[in-house]
Amino acid sequence: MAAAVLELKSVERHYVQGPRKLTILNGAEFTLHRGEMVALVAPSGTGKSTLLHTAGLLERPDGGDVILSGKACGRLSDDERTAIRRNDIGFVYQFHHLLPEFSALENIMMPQLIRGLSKPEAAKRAAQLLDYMQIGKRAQHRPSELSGGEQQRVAIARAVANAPLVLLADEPTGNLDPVTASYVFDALEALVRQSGLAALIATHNHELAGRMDRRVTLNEGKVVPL
Ligand SMILES: Nc1ncnc2c1ncn2[C@@H]1O[C@H](COP(=O)(O)OP(=O)(O)OP(=O)(O)O)[C@@H](O)[C@H]1O
Repeated sequence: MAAAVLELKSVERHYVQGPRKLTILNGAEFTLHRGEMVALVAPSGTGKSTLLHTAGLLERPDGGDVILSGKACGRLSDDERTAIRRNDIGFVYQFHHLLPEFSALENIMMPQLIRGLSKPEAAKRAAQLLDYMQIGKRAQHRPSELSGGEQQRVAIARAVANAPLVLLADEPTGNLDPVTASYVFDALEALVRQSGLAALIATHNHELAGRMDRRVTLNEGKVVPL
């Protein structure tokens, strides 16, 4: 079995909504191994985004911990989690969240520049990723000049620009028609397989979920096989 890159250990997550306390994650346990693609398929409102945000160190668990490559990270300070997130975690959302005033190439360069790479190094890797995603010709276009599928390809390239350990995606094709969704997923899958990344991908699309290595769902705050 490949090494564990992401582990959730007894993760608790609660929200207070007015007088009510909602328990969203209730002792959630989950392990993602190197090279693995796992689909997270669960009804709306059951906590998929909460799980991804906690796993991705955007939110702090109220109990338990998140372990990245053997290091306990979930309970670290905001600054420490941000630093780890920058290097080790890539995120893709349903809507691309690209910076509108920058080109596709510049959007992919951005996380690398924040990390401290030089402009030529960042541009070289960004161009390679755009080629890999088969949109090399769109490098100089701004997000508003790209189709929905192209925007998501750029968002995926940006998420992996710093060669993270883990790719987390929240409905990455949820805003696309089925044919475009399938093509974008092809590109995402090829990238994950080729790089040996580990990916946890929330999706309502059962066809795409069927192409991943395994499927999990959420049941009463716990991660269970589907
Ligand atoms: N910051 C918050 N404060 C209070 N409640 C929240 C907060 N974030 C999420 N919730 C609640 O937690 C529950 C789970 O939300 P979450 O977004 O994780 O679900 P989801 O499965 O991703 O849903 P969807 O598929 O619709 O995106 C929902 O009932 C939501 O209202």
